[in-house]
Amino acid sequence: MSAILTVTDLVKTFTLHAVGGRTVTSLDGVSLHVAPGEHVAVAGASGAGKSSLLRCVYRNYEPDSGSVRLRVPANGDGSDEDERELELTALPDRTMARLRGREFGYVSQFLQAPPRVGPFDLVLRAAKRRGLTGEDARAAAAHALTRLGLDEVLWDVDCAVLSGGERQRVNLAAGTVSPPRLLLLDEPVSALDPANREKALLLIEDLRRLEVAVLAVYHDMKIIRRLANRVVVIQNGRVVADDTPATVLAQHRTELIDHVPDGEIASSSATDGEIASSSATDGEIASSSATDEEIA
Ligand SMILES: Nc1ncnc2c1ncn2[C@@H]1O[C@H](COP(=O)(O)OP(=O)(O)OP(=O)(O)O)[C@@H](O)[C@H]1O
Repeated sequence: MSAILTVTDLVKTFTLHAVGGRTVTSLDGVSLHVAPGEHVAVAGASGAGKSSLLRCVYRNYEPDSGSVRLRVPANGDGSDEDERELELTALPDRTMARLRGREFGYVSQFLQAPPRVGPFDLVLRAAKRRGLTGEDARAAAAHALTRLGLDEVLWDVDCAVLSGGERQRVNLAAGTVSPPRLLLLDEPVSALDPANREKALLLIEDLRRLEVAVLAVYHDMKIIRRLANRVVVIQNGRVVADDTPATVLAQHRTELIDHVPDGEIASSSATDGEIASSSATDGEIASSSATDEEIA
């Protein structure tokens, strides 16, 4: 099946004015593609460029050069015969905002909710942007939150008071409610306890059955092996592998496992370990990204 997302030669650099104008290259010619129903994991050391890749695709970051093409229905009727490809880097902001709500979603590591909006409302708004209306939208929002185990007493509280794990579940519920054709997930289960993590993983696993294309950053090799059909390894902003999990783990074990905190390397199977995570700060995201809500 042809790709729904095609990224070609993506380059992104940052100029750090606070440190004498030093330049950091976060993406150095990244190319990849994701087809409907595929789950492509992005792996690599901290600072390799994984989140930058997702943010450039979603256009939270503007790439210096390269191309990001998304296949969308020509008339919004979802029929495969009638599709066209859009170059996202060249789209007007308004068109991009519409696409973000409807055709593809981004679940970042951090919940971005407008002030005084509760989880239910937030997920309901996401459902409506994806085309659901009335009772259907309400039922979908309730189902998404229930499935991720968010206690109903929290559905109307201000999102600002939620714990990290609760926020992550609300974020995931909003991203996956009436799922779009392409989902970008940035460490979507990193803050969850084992029971809630399992609920979230089952939900993410289900996306494949729905033919959703997923491009997701994970630090946990167990999760990658469970969910992904392909792994793209990024090193210093470059793709150094793009293959099945088994092949990538066999060939790139050293780079990936080098980042496992000592205690997490299983003595029998090092590939099961987690790669150490160093997350971007809220500040980085807040400064560079708009929520769907803000741009819709
Ligand atoms: N807004 C920004 N301003 C300056 N530098 C940035 C910015 N965003 C990313 N970078 C730099 O780009 C490089 C890649 O960062 P990125 O967040 O993409 O890495 P990552 O692979 O996702 O890391 P992690 O696994 O720790 O989340 C890093 O050196 C980072 O400091």
